[in-house]
Amino acid sequence: MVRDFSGFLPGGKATGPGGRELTALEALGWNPFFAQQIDADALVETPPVRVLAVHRSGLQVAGDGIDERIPAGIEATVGDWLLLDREQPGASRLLTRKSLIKRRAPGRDHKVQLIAANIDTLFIVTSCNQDFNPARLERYLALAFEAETEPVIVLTKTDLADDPSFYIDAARAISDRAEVIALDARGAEPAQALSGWCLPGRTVAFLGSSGVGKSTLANALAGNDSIATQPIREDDAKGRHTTTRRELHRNPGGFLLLDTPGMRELQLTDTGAGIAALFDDIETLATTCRFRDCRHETEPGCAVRRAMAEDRLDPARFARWRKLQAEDEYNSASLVQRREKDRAFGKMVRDVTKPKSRPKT
Ligand SMILES: Nc1nc2c(ncn2[C@@H]2O[C@H](COP(=O)(O)OP(=O)(O)OP(=O)(O)O)[C@@H](O)[C@H]2O)c(=O)[nH]1
Ligand SMILES: [Zn+2]
Repeated sequence: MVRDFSGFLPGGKATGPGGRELTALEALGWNPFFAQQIDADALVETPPVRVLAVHRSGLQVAGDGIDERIPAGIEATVGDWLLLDREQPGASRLLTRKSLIKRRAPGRDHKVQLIAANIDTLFIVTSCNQDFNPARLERYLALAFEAETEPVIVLTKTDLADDPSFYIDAARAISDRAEVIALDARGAEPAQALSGWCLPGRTVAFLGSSGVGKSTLANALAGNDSIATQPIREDDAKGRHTTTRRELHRNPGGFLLLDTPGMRELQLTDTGAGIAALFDDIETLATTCRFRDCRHETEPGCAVRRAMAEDRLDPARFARWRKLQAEDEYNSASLVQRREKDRAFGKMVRDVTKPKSRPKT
């Protein structure tokens, strides 16, 4: 999906609560959470800018009267806020994030990739058909909780389902911490149904499998289907033409849509806290097992097994909890191992490069 970014050009205006016009920064998502991190002097000396896209050659950033590419080097991702150091852009300060979505990179080294920062609402999209999969929804919810962003489950294609309420009930049963919205993604329904989250200055993103209707939803929210445009060609620092796309877009309604390719094929990474939040009933049960390290297998006095025997806990849900936990343990362990390997490698490099007494020849 390639989107128009003309909303960021001067002239695009949005109004906030009470009809007040948003400042240029507010229109980019600036709010008290970030403002409180800096003092007034810093605001002038190092103006805040938001990362619209990350390219190999640098970060595309925008602020009040600023729209430029700064060199790569800062560990920032789409949606991040930086305090731009004009003399040395590479030394710009990264502001504390309100939320952060990261993932384990595919491939053997399982490196952690930052996907997107400062998303206020994550729309987890699935359809009322064979795409609907409670285990996958749980995985996405755990990821949203871990990222500290607000998840909303959006069920599309209600018009194609015989009984949408089956899917709605199943989605509601997954967590009472995520709202469930069901709709036909085409037409005017999404603008109405999602308006509570798509507010001026707020950042939202869609997550879900291919074909569930993410682009259709985005277009419906934009109020037209002109969102897909040609990639932008611009000159890089060396005057070469490069094709780029911005991944944070301001919609006519004034909210920001973060749309980055990285939001696909997400694996769980260090999501222990997110899993605990999602399965807090099981985790609470587990604290009443007789043994603190109970594996809930054959141990005597296992409260989790007892709950399943007494029909208070769905065995399938228990199985999904164990599977997510195992996946998270595996991924997190491989990260620890990776860190150890990195340390060992660093030491080896130091040992090799340390000045030594030269061997006599
Ligand atoms: N009938 C019906 N069709 C829908 C609905 N939502 C999406 N579609 C159709 O499903 C197809 C896929 O929708 P997209 O919006 O492209 O899906 P996507 O999630 O963006 O897919 P990717 O870009 O591959 O990630 C399109 O033909 C849409 O018109 C819906 O609620 N009802
Ligand atoms: Zn137990």
